[in-house]
Amino acid sequence: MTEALKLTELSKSFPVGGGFLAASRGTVKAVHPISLTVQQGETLGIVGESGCGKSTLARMLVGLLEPTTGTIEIDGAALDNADPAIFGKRIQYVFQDPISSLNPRKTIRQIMEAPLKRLYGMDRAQRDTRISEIFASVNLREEFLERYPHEFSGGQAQRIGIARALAANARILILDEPVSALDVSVQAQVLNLLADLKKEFSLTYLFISHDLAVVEAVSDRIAVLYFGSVVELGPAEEIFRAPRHPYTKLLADSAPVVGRPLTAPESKDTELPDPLNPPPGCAFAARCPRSSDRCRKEVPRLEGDRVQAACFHPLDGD
Ligand SMILES: Nc1ncnc2c1ncn2[C@@H]1O[C@H](COP(=O)(O)OP(=O)(O)OP(=O)(O)O)[C@@H](O)[C@H]1O
Repeated sequence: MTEALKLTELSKSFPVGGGFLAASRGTVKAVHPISLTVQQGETLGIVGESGCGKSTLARMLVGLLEPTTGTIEIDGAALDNADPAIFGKRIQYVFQDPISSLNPRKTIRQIMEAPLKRLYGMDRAQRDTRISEIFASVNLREEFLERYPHEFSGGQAQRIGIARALAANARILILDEPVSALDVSVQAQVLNLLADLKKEFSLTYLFISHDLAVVEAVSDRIAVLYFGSVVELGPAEEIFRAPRHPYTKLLADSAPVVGRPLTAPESKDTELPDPLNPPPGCAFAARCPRSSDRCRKEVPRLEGDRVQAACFHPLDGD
C-alpha cells in the first residue's frame, strides 16, 4: 500500500490573552505533536470529545490553519503553507453543517465553479463538463445548479458539499462530522454515497466524528484523540470492542458500539484538564481508574504494533 498522507510531529498552539492591547496570557496546545500515516484508499476515523482538537487538526490538514510544528506530506510531497492552491488540489474539506457552509448569495453553479477557476483556470466549457460529471456521480440533477443553498434539504446540501470537494479533483477528503447534522434516514444515504465515491475515485478519507457507531462502521482504522493527543490507534473492528487505553474504554462504555453492550463507565469524572494549565504527566490520569504516580509525572508515548496505545497501564484488550 502507498502512503496518501503522512503527518510528522504536527502540532498547533494558540496564544490566548486579554485583548489586543494586553500581553498574551498563555498558550493553548490544541494539538500536541501527532505523527501518523494514512494509506491510499484507507478511511481513518478520528474520534474524541468536544475540545480534543479534531477541528484544529482538520483545519491544519487543508491549509486553513498554519501548524506550529511539524509537516504534512501528501503522496510523498510536503505541503507548502505558502501556496493554498496545492492544498486545494490534493486535499479537501467537507463541513458538518452543509447549508451554512455554502455561500447563501451564490448559486450552486457559482459555488461549484469557484475551485475550478481558482485552482485550474478552466474555461466555461471545461467547467460545465466537469460539473456535469461530478453531479452525475453524486446523483444530483443539473437543474439544481441555478438554485441557491437555502432551497435544499440537509441531505441534498451535503451532496453539494461533497460535489464541491470532489470538483477540485483532490483524492483525500477530510469529512468533519459529515452526517451528524442530518436525519438518521438521510445519514445512511450520505454514508452509502461516500462509500460509492471512494471506490469510483479511489479516495482516501479522514472521517471525524464523535459518533462511535458511525466511525466504527465506516473506518478501516480509528485514532482516538484525547486533549490534543492520539491515545489509541488501531483497526476499527477492534478498538472499541477490546480497548487498550482506559480512555477508549470510557468512550466505548458510554456510547453505543456494534457488538459491545453498554456498561457503566468506570470513571465518572468528565472534566477535561485546563488547556492553559495542562497536567505534567498523562492528561487522562485524573480521570483514569488505573493511574499510578508515574502517570501523573510522565507523558506516555504511543506504542504497539497493530494496536498502539499511549498508556503505562494498558488494558489487555480482551
Ligand atoms: N483560535 C483558538 N484560540 C484559542 N484556543 C483555541 C482556538 N481554537 C481552538 N482552541 C482550543 O483548542 C482546543 C481544541 O479545540 P477544537 O475546536 O480543535 O476541538 P474539537 O475536538 O474540534 O471540538 P468540537 O467538537 O467542540 O469542535 C480547545 O481547548 C479549544 O478551546
